[in-house]
Amino acid sequence: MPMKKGYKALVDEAMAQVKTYTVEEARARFAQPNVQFVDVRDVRELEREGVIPGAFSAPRGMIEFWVDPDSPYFKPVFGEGKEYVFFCAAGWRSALTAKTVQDMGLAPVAHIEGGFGAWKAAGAPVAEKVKKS
Ligand SMILES: O=S(=O)([O-])[S-]
Repeated sequence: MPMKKGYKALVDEAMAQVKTYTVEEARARFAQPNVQFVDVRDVRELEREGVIPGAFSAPRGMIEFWVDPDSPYFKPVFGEGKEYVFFCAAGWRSALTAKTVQDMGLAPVAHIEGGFGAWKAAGAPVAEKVKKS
């Protein structure tokens, strides 16, 4: 069955509407006090691939509920008035996420082209995920 709107159309639409940083542009914002990196990958990916130090882990499945102050699941990190820079593994989920939260009113937001894979390949800072005991 053909999709009414496939993943590619969704990603392209999101890309056209959100700010996309190259790894170099994102790296220039890394560890800035007014910038919060947000990792939307799931926990298994973090354990397998590593993390960007200081990034807040917000699995994509929860994002609408975590950014909305009216939600019982709101996470205060999203109320700190920072620039929120989303990333995933390769840049598709983060584009969709950035579009969704931008539509919800979170601002300013952006995402990283190529995601964690491109970040790591560029030699940018990564760390092992610390497992909860
Ligand atoms: O992380 S992803 O871009 O492969 S959806």
